[in-house]
Amino acid sequence: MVTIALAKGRTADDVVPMWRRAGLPAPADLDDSRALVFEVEAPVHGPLRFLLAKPADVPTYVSFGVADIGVVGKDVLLESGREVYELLDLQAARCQLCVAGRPEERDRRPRRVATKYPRLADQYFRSLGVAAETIPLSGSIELAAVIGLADRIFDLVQTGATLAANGLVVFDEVLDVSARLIANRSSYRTKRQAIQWVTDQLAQALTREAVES
Ligand SMILES: Nc1ncnc2c1ncn2[C@@H]1O[C@H](COP(=O)(O)OP(=O)(O)OP(=O)(O)O)[C@@H](O)[C@H]1O
Ligand SMILES: O=P(O)(O)OC[C@H]1O[C@H](OP(=O)(O)OP(=O)(O)O)[C@H](O)[C@@H]1O
Repeated sequence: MVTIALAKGRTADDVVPMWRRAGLPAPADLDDSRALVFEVEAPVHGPLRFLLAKPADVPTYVSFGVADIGVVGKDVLLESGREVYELLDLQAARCQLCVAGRPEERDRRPRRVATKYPRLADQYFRSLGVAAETIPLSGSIELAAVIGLADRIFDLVQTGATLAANGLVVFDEVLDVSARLIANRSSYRTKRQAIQWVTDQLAQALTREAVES
């Protein structure tokens, strides 16, 4: 049995169709059930068990080994600091981690940074030699810049629509984000064949789709 921790929401929405296109078995009711644990039979490799987890918890499930593999955004993976193997860039659920703010703040020194990624924001501003205070928030990060809680936000941008709707602009692009396939270090040894099969199927699907497009 291989257990997969899958980040609910945008990541699962993008990766589950890809998983199916790769010929990997996925539960039929994964998309429209309130259940959090699902099991399907896989040929040769035995059952696959899916755990639907909050994105920030996926690296935790995988690093503790209650899930053998996981699918989660690179943003969440880096912020977690968890020691897991990163097996594959799934090139799905893509966006960018950016520094943004009100246009008039662009040339002023950063003092307060609102973010869901306090660890990455600290690292980033320290690397620039800037001693800014990080203000952790849970969501709607743009609000902090609009209302003046912070002079910078450190957040994800995809279409740019949320920034534009709130009169904010990108100051710096910090990281290209996409969903990653990760593995628990010891599962990678003990369940090598099954994990390699999943990785290969996904990698082949990515190559096929890149050629077709
Ligand atoms: N426009 C986007 N906004 C936010 N996340 C995105 C976007 N595009 C892709 N992603 C990816 O999806 C993940 C977040 O998914 P989603 O927005 O469904 O969860 P969330 O609601 O932020 O999670 P939580 O419930 O833990 O706050 C991010 O970690 C990132 O890797
Ligand atoms: O560039 P865009 O396409 O507008 O996407 C970016 C927005 O989407 C995310 O927020 P989300 O919808 O997850 O809400 P939240 O901030 O409340 O978590 C992200 O934090 C930005 O606010």
